[in-house]
Amino acid sequence: MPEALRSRLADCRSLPSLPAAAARVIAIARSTEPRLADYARVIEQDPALTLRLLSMANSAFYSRGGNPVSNCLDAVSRIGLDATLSIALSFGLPRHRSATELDHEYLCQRAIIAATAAQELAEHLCPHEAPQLFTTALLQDIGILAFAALDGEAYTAHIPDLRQHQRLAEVELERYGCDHALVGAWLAASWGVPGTIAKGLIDSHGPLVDGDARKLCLRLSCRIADCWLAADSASAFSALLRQLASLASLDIVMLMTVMQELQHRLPSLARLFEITCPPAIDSTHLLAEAKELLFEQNLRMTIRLAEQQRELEALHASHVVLDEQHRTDHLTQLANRPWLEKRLEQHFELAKHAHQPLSVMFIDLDHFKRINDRFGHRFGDEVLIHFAAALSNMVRESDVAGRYGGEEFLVIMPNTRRQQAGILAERIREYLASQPLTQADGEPLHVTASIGIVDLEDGEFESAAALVDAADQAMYGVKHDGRDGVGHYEEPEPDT
Ligand SMILES: Nc1nc2c(ncn2[C@@H]2O[C@H](COP(=O)(O)OP(=O)(O)OP(=O)(O)O)[C@@H](O)[C@H]2O)c(=O)[nH]1
Repeated sequence: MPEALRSRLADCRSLPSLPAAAARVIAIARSTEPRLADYARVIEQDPALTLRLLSMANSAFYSRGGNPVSNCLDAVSRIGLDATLSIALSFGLPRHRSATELDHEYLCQRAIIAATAAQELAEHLCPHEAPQLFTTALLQDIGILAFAALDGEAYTAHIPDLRQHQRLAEVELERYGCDHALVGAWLAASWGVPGTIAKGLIDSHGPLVDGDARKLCLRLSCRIADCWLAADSASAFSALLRQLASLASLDIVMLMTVMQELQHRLPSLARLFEITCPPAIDSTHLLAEAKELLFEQNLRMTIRLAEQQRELEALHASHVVLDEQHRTDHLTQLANRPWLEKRLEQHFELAKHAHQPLSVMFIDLDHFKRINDRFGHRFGDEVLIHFAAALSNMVRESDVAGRYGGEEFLVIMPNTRRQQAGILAERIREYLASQPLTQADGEPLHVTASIGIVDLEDGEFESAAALVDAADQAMYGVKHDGRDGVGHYEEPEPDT
């Protein structure tokens, strides 16, 4: 708050003030362990406050068919500490039109509607805050009273109609550097009301957003009050309902329950707070609007859900494609080296742990450099593609065939012993011997391969990588012996 305004308010002698009994009630509320008996003792000394408290305790809302209470202690016990505080604080609200021509009746009606709405909303959204939100909403416009006391007609003449609450706050901000919410919090603090209530007054004006139930109850409560008291309340409510449709935490059905409860409670509350009962709203019309809105909201939700489902499916599909790309060798479409290594590690661990067979085959195409040199690299690529396709047709579903690098291929064969692996290797050789992989210069092009095989039982292998090295070693044995053949890994003879 601007310093100049703060000192003017501090010096202002005509600010709304509290009767002594109400001030003492607040002092008890601020004490560390407020007790019912302390409240009752203070209130008993003030006849007007006592009367107000007794009528509140015996109202239909609080008595709920119980025996009438006739003393302060019973009344405070029945209505609770927060409601007692609200009653005491409501004495700070002036009841009659003063010379400043501020429409106090309107302000009081607005305060009562907002307070009741805040409490009812809180019962659904944050029940333990409900009693205190009543008091906070009740006091949310005391800053207007403070401005009016400070500047009299200079304030009232410059502000718009009180019904244009948003505009009112903007004009105050331009003129004084802060709005009545802040001034109200200052005044509440100077009365000594508990800090949470004073802070709530600052929070009471602002946009309606999800996320903070307490703020939402407060901010919505004054909008409900504005609509209730608007000249054309039906269209004011329908505009508000449309605005609320975007809030996820607000259930329109719940809001309608709140409105009905408000309609029910307002006459008795108006009597208690000594104001003219606010006019009833057209709840049939409101319900019809709400139903329509609910339908639209459901429709929008269904459309949104369908969109989300589609987005999810598209995301899943692109994830599958990405995952596939991540694992696949882009030239041959077989598993790539990182994926082969990962799968081999898994099979290696599983086979070791479960004592199951596992064999690995290392295939290296022979004299591949010559093919590249003679027919070009692109032609060589084609040969690799054809070989890969043939290989993937020959292996079992449970095998993993992949391109290890250049013209080298690896086949992981779970549950396969060296002899079965050897049969597959021979089948590959026979295929290459009988089927040309492609045509070169109009002639069929035959390719041969050197194949090394290792069985997990062939040695003491510490890792999957050791198994690949062993298969590679077996393949080199074949290369060394003249290529186009199959070799099995032999554990080296121990040095003697
Ligand atoms: N076209 C093509 N060639 C590749 C690819 N990757 C590696 N090569 C070639 O494969 C050839 C491998 O040559 P070497 O390692 O000498 O082996 P090799 O000619 O098959 O001879 P041996 O293995 O001893 O039978 C090289 O010419 C590489 O350029 C590839 O993706 N496409």
